[in-house]
Amino acid sequence: MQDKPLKIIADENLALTDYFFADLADIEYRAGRGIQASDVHHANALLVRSVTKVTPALLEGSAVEFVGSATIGTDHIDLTGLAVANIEVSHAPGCNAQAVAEYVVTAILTLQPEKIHAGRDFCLGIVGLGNVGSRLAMLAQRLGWRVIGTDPNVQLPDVENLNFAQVLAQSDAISIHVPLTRTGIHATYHLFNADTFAQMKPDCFLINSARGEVVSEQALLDDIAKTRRLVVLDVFEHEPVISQNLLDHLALATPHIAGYSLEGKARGTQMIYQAFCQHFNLDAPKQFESQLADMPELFNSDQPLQTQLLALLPQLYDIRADDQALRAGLNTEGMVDATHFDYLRKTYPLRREWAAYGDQVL
Ligand SMILES: NC(=O)c1ccc[n+]([C@@H]2O[C@H](COP(=O)([O-])OP(=O)(O)OC[C@H]3O[C@@H](n4cnc5c(N)ncnc54)[C@H](O)[C@@H]3O)[C@@H](O)[C@H]2O)c1
Ligand SMILES: O=C(O)[C@H](O)[C@H](O)COP(=O)(O)O
Repeated sequence: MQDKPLKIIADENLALTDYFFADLADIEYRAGRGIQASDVHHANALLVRSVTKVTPALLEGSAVEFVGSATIGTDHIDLTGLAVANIEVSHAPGCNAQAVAEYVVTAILTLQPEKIHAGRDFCLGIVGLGNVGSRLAMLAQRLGWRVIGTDPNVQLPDVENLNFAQVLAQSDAISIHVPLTRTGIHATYHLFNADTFAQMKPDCFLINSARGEVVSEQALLDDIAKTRRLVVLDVFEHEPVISQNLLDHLALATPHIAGYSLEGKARGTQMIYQAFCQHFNLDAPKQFESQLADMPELFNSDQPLQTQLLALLPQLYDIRADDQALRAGLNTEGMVDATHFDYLRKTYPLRREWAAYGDQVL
């Protein structure tokens, strides 16, 4: 048997880790939130998702020279500190963007199915027009909605590119797709606060599937008390802990699974596999698509997408089931704790992206 000179410590919630890495290295799995310096000491590479805080202190004195995060977000990684320590970091931009776009559309149509026929009378505002925001814009435009958006760095050709205040004032629903940043003129920490809520229409939906700390939880609760607006959260300021008070005020709440499609997770692992192979000078011939089952053709080109999507939604993604599973974990102290939150994520039945059921969707 061939020697396996490399050693990997991997978050147990990565998808297809064995498929991509088992013939390249010895792999030890850990719960991502609990990975410690003693776990990584003899490893050459660390493969994580968003729940592992990766700092120079975690890796100090270890053999780790490559960190791969199979996620879009990188706010859990001290990028500057690892660069100084000469440790390569790779992540997976865009890997689950389609899943998040589908999550947002599902949330809107679950709460207000009549919006499917609203056409341009329904105005979706997108804050952050990167990989996720642009995918969402495309899907919303296919449904005939008016799409407005704001991004200091991106202008999309088929979207009304406005400033933040205009998006706040004009939208019937706002979906947030910015990274969590704490410094700089476009910092997003508490981007949604009492002042911004006051600029939104009182009946404007809010959907946050970016990062919890982009929305001030206290300001959100104060605002809902006044406006009764519909709010959907997939991410939480105090994640993984959620208070009953917050849950009671949310129209839908899910445990940070907006990006949890099979394709999104598998694509994320593949992207860090490719970077790993490049770093260690190995061939990278594997493709995640070979591991996915064919799904029945549900969409067809004969009927308008709107009609088909509304009819198929219960089969494609039952977001209410995710909401109910989260609320079922409320404990006697009036909170959902990390154990329940992480259990739901670990056992999550990964959704298939809609294109698996017919490529008419996008
Ligand atoms: N809930 C989930 O499962 C899930 C899944 C994927 C991504 N995410 C989160 O969503 C974020 C966005 O993902 P993405 O793939 O679109 O990232 P991206 O980097 O492709 O795009 C983010 C965009 O936000 C813009 N931006 C930055 N600050 C802004 C501000 N103040 N106002 C408006 N726009 C601003 C940037 O210019 C960029 O174009 C990720 O950073 C991640 O934190 C969550
Ligand atoms: O940034 C992302 O890609 C997502 O937020 C991420 O995928 C969430 O899932 P986790 O990494 O925590 O499993």
